[in-house]
Amino acid sequence: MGGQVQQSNAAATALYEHAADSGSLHNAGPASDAGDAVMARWLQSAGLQHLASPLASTGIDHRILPNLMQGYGAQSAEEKQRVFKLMRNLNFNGEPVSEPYPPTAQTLSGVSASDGFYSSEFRGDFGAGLLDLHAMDDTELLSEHVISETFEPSPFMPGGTATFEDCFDVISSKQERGQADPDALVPFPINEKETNSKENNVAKIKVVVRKRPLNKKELAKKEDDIVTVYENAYLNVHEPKLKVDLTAYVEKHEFCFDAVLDQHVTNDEVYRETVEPIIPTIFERTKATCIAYGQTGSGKTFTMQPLPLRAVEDLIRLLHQPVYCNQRFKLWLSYFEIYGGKLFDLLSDRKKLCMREDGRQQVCIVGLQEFEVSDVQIVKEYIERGNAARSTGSTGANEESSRSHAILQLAIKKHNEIKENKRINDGNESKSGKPVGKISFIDLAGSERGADTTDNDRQTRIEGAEINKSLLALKECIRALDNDQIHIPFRGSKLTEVLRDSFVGNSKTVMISCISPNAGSCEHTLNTLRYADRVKSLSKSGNPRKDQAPFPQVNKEVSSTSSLLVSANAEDVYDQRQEAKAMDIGRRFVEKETLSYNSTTDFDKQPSSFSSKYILNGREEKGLASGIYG
Ligand SMILES: Nc1ncnc2c1ncn2[C@@H]1O[C@H](COP(=O)(O)OP(=O)(O)OP(=O)(O)O)[C@@H](O)[C@H]1O
Repeated sequence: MGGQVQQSNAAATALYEHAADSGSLHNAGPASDAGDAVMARWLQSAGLQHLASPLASTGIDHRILPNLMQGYGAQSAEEKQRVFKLMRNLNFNGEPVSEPYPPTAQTLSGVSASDGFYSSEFRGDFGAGLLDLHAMDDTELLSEHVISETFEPSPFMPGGTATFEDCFDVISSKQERGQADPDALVPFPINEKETNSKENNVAKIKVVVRKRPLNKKELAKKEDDIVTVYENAYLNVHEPKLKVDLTAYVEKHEFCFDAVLDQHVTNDEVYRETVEPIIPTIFERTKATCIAYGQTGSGKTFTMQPLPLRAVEDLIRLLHQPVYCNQRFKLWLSYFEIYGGKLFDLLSDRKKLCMREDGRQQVCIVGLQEFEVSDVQIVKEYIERGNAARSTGSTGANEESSRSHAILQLAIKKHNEIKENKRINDGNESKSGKPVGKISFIDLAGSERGADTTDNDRQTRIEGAEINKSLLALKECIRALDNDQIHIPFRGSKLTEVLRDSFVGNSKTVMISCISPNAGSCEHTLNTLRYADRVKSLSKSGNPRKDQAPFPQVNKEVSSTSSLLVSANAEDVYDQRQEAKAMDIGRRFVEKETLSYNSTTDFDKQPSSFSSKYILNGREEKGLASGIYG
């Protein structure tokens, strides 16, 4: 059969070549003798030579091809199938198909011209059972149908010349004609670029790293700054190490995140990079969370404290817009801490609070005081009052170290007719107002405290164990959420229980990982960055920057793997990565610069390279320091 079809194709091609020359295809006039001969051969190839004569007399014009089926002798089902295939071959091989079909009732109502071929008119002509569809190759029939379908180019297709107005006309005219148009429900892309950039800014999980400057103590000890930030998204950690023969060397670790902010970045810029893009979404039922994470003394509190103030400024400004004013939205503030697995209200003399879940699994902190706020100054006072009530202690790295997780919440609620601007949350929504959206600012306790549980008194060890537990639980929840797991282990700690409703549904999370730049904090810094990297790589959006990594100049003593990467063009990066991976398979991808370690080395001045560890593996291979970070 296959051979027969091929023959038919050849014959049909010959027929077209001839017919095009003679003009018979276009004129449907009498075919030449040569044309008859070709036609006869062509029909013969399909075993239909007895049909040659009437066809020859009419010429090959696909408009009359159905006549072949109808009245020129093709009677048996088998014959009709053969004719059908020949006709289809004509469609495949020849241009005449593009010649307009005389409009049928269907083509006038928007069905493609060639659909006329399958119109009831023709189906009626062919008669029931004329085409035994089961005997035909379904895919052939299907492809024929698809090919013959007229194609109306999409106004949104790249390369299309349609203008905005054209697109609008297409849509509106279809609507006017009352046609069911599924596209009509799709929002019109007014400015795609703008939409995309907005969406990027408010990714579901955003991970930002902030490096603080060396402090006085570190400067006095002449500690090195081992963290280099470049292009606001990448950073190198130069880890001082010793070989077994006591030769000093530096191991370089490279990371990239949604943003990396160096020691010169102000709190204002931190706000713009982290919280500002989320603010408008809070009016759209988003529960946002901004978490500061990092070692003690790395700048979590320093970073976190100004953020709610700036957020309140923007929220109040938005609340004054008529659209929200008219809906009588109000801003409410609460501030509490989780210390030793218990909740305390920082704005109500550290009153102990308890947490409940309502029937809709909404978290309610019973007894928590909420204050309606409408001006930044008042918010500042509340924050100061809350900070003063916070559990702090002294650590080697920070004289006023936070020993608790502090949670400041700003909630937009629909106003209810009650006089007082302060109230105690009893979980009664009808009294407290319907929540629209909220943002929680969480200043976590120092992350290494969980690991350091041996060097302190009993109380500190209990604190450490609790912090450890909550950070582990937080990581597990983020992991579970990103894997779309049905069971999210919120109950793993008080912190995650409190955050439960901030993580499910319409949520946005910004994690600010704070790092200390001094050599003495290297291990903690790496752990913080690995934790952050994990959070980011777990997120669905992943870390697109990793794939766009720039490859700055490299030191002379880099491995062959890295040199490969250095010369890369953007397009070649992926291939080279794969190549390098193959070359180095089975080997640890750790780039070692065999510099003799000099305590006065200025790492900021060193040319930096991108660590093969991250490029090649996408993730650290090295064992993670503790469960918290894993
Ligand atoms: N980016 C920065 N610029 C200037 N100073 C900073 C910066 N970050 C932190 N500091 C200073 O470093 C010290 C420690 O910061 P902070 O208290 O915010 O650390 P922390 O991470 O909250 O510590 P802990 O977990 O122990 O509470 C503070 O004196 C703070 O002023």
